[in-house]
Amino acid sequence: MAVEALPLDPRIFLPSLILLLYFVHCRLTAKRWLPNTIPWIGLRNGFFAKTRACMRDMRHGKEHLAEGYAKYSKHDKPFVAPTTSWWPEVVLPQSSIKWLLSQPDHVVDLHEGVQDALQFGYVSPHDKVLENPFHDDIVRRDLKRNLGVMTPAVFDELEASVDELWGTDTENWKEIPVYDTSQRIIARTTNRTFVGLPLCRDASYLHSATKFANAMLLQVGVTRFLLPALLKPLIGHFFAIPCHFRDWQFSRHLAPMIHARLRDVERKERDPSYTYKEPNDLLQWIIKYAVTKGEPHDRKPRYLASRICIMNFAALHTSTVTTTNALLDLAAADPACWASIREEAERVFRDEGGVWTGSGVARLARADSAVRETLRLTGLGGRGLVREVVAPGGVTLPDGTHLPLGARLSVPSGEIQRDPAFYGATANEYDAFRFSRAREALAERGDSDDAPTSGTTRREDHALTMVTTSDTFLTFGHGRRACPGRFFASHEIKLLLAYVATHYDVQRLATRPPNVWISSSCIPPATAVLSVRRRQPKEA
Ligand code: HEM
Repeated sequence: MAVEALPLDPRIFLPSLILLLYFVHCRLTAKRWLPNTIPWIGLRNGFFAKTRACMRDMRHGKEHLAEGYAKYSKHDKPFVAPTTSWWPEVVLPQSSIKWLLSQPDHVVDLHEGVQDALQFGYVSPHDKVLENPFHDDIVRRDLKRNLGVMTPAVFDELEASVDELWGTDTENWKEIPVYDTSQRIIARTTNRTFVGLPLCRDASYLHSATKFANAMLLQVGVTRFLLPALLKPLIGHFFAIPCHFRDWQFSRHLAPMIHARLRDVERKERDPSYTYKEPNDLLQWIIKYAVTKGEPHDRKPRYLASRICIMNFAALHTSTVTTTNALLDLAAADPACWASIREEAERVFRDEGGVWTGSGVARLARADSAVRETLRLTGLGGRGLVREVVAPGGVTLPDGTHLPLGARLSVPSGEIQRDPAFYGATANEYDAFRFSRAREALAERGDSDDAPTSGTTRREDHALTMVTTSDTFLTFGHGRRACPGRFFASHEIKLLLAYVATHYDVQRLATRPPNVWISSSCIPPATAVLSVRRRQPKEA
């Protein structure tokens, strides 16, 4: 028999040996083998059934979750979902959310999950900065507290960027790429509150911020989803080169501002009588914290820039996707929806004396409801509350199943948010004012947003706003780790809708261009366009 036909042929033998060693390595180093008692979804008969299910998840992630939800979650049982990261996830039923959120961070952690999900280990110095993410608390506390003060600046930036990108021609319709223009508007407006004028309008700075976010998503795609674990330490850094490059560009733009501000803050720290014109933005709050409460290395300009870069990453993609989805949903809905948002925006603007204020934005119940409905129906994807078991001894689920250290947990947020059991017979339909009808009814009863209300009605009303998370509304997460930037995101996107409604006509879309599902991520169509035309200014 010819020797070439035997598997000892080096062309077959070597790849087989590498594959074998790889599987042995995975077996030996795995810290997250899940108990066989939890059923898998998406399995088909044959060899490597679980590996093939993970590969199929790229195209069938949504169906996998729908199947698991119907078969197991609805019966209060967990299931294992294959994922494209080759790291199967235990998807808990809705009834276990309370249990999941009650676990302390040293048992079940969000950051471990995020660190891995974003492969931050390959994008230094962000991994160091994330060891003490004090910027999260600054967003949670200072950004939220300053929303009212910052409203005129946010509006100014929205107005300037929408006018520039959507045009001001009142005669002719203009086709605008929704995703692209939303990304630019969000990047400018968000950075107005992060670093202020004039940097928030610097095209090159914004380019590096958005390109960093895109490079991160690409890096995650390759390193997390395609590279086998054994090869990650060897070539993971190679695929992170575009992120390093964008990050370097980003830091270079910020460096002069950081140096100047550091000098002022440090001098003020040494000499309280020193006075200077202090900016009021995220960068300033971060520098002040680093100087007054941080470790010496927190003052490094490179680290300070890294925190702003990470915040851009957290804010830009999420808010752009939400804005794009909200605009497409409204454009495909009954035009009466735009008219209704317009009527409310004009009324509130008039009542507030012709300027946008924090309390005015808080009264935009219809815009708020339309965005909440988009977040409910489309969100960012199918899974939420992604956590990792970090307790060395693992954790025991409410049904008694024990999960090892390193196991990944989540909940089927997309399915929960489209379940008629929680949202009625129209759960799968877009209903822009699903949440504001009740709010407006409360207001009509006399319990308006701006008037003091009884405890009960205030709570009822609050339960229906965009930022209120619950165990049936999970797009911002839920519990103590819920997105700290959601108050800002809500403010920004509502104001944008109010501005668009009052200043533009948007041609109705015959059908809503469908989003694309990649694994469990739901991505709006990048090429969708809207036809818009500036409205004639109203007679004074
Ligand atoms: C519509 C826009 C947004 C959506 C849908 C969104 C969604 C989320 C989600 C799902 C989480 C994880 C929560 C959990 O698993 O419990 C999160 C975390 C986070 N988000 Fe957002 N986000 C948005 C906008 C923003 C903005 C504008 C900022 C910053 C200004 C921001 C900053 C953060 C930060 C810092 C975390 C990590 C919190 C922690 O580690 O405790 N997000 N966001």
